Amino acid sequence: MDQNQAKKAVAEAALAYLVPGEILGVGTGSTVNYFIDALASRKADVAGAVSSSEASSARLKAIGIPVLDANSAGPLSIYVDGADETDPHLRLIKGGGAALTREKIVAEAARTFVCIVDESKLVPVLGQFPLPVEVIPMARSLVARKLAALGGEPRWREGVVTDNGNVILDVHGLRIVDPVGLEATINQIPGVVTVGLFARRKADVLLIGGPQGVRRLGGD
Ligand SMILES: O=C[C@H](O)[C@H](O)[C@H](O)COP(=O)(O)O
Repeated sequence: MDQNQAKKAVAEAALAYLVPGEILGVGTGSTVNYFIDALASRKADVAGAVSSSEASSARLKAIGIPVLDANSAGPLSIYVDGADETDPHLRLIKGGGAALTREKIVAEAARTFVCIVDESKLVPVLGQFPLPVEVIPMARSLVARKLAALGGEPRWREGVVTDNGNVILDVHGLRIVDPVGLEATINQIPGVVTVGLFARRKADVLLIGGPQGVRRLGGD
């Protein structure tokens, strides 16, 4: 099984968590794209979706799934999304596709966060993947200095503007031994919209695709 087959396998496995007749949350990225493709076969069970990006909204609409405003949808049954990195405790780094803020909002609204990854994303300690931070443009330099003071090496993702009109700093060189603490610390820097650490609201179920098939962590 190659990496794309692993992504497809976990995406299809996530269909088991659908709650018929309820609204679900849908994330962003190449793994979720496989999930949206798979969702086409279960359209009748989906009352609608709240999406974490313009890209996923377009993909959902293309298969005929109504995309709803988060403000009118209320609590969501499940949230299905990928990750850039996960540790064995289901804490995540997300935002490689710059969708982290909306992803955090939709994850928070969901009863169950089902995270789908291929096994290359699983690490013992988070931080090998540069940590994305969404920042209000006028605060970019200030926030970069604060992130450097925390021991990271922030790099501006030039040319990228988020769906919310902000910029992204990717923080290299972190070894994140206290993800909950670091998430809170970075979120408190003025000008930070969101840090792509999902540690306080982590995944509830992690589906990992690899050569042996799909295995699950959490959800017991
Ligand atoms: O901003 C993007 C998201 O956090 C994605 O879920 C993450 O980058 C994983 O994407 P992919 O499934 O393409 O590896």
